[in-house]
Amino acid sequence: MVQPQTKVMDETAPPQASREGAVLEVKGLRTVFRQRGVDVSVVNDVNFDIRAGETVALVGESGSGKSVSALSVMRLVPSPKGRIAGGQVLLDGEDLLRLDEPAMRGIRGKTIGMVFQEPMTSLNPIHTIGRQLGEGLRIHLGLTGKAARERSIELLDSVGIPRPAERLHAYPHQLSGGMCQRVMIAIALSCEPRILLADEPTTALDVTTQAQILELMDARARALGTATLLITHDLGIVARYASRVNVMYAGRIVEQGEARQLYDNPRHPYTRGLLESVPRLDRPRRQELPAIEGLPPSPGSLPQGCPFQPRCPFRQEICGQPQALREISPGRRVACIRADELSPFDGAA
Ligand SMILES: Nc1ncnc2c1ncn2[C@@H]1O[C@H](COP(=O)(O)OP(=O)(O)OP(=O)(O)O)[C@@H](O)[C@H]1O
Repeated sequence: MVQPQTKVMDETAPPQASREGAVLEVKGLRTVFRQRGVDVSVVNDVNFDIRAGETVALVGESGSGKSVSALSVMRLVPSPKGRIAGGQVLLDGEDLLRLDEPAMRGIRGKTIGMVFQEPMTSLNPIHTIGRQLGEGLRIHLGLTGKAARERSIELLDSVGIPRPAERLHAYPHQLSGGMCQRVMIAIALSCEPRILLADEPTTALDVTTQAQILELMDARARALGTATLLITHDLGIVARYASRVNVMYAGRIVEQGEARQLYDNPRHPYTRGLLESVPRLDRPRRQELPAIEGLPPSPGSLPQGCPFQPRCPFRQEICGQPQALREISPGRRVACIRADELSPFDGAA
């Protein structure tokens, strides 16, 4: 069970203005876990933002820090082992890292909605769907009785659940995985949040249901003007739903930009490797799928300089020095010294 982190960040830090139009702005986020008596950064100097109604993706291999970034936004990093060690999480310009725990409880589920990978485990098996939907409506909107019931029916209807009035009495095990994820989306969006955090929302579902759920989530979030952070390792999903992409590697963002540009012309060798390893119908059948050699480093023993350099086919001596994320064109940032030298890419998604 994830325990909320209660530590309030540095009280003396001055508030900073939010980027224009951004609902969520994450700046210089650093989150650490204590391992054998030492703080190890698993999210390191992460910066990204999301505008109203926009979907922004966080992609990368397992262990790259995607989920911990989302937990940090919600201030749900498991404490005391983990803690947010620096940065800002600005929601409409207000830094969530400076709020106390009661204030955060008022934000989670109301201003920030969440959808996770496993709908069956995210829903409470011993309570009806109606009770679980009604809880947020009561706590955050003060709705009870008939008003809560009517709103719950509307919400279930809005996520395409047939016979919504009957479903209020159902328990999670009486619904399919896809239906449970629809309920989770209804709960997550019940208070019309400013932000939706969707962490691998369809990984546990079959492909047809995945598409339906993603279409639904996208349509509902757009209709409400909710800013969505979509965490996934599925680059096909990213291409379809995200307008901007952040590629994470070993706790850092190594490339960010508009989805189309990034797919057409990846400038970081890691992004390129990820895109090349996506199966494509136009490749000859017998041709081996290119894979990125080696394994990602563990956060406790990162290589010197660029963390990708031991696996990088474009590595040079200079890559042993730290590589900052630098802007190569408006909105496009890459943490690679050789970003301008990579030859044109022949597309992937
Ligand atoms: N509770 C924890 N205690 C210690 N280390 C943790 C904990 N949770 C995550 N980590 C470490 O933080 C790093 C980032 O993990 P995270 O779950 O964010 O990765 P991810 O990119 O979301 O991967 P996945 O796609 O597998 O979910 C990993 O090295 C992981 O081992």
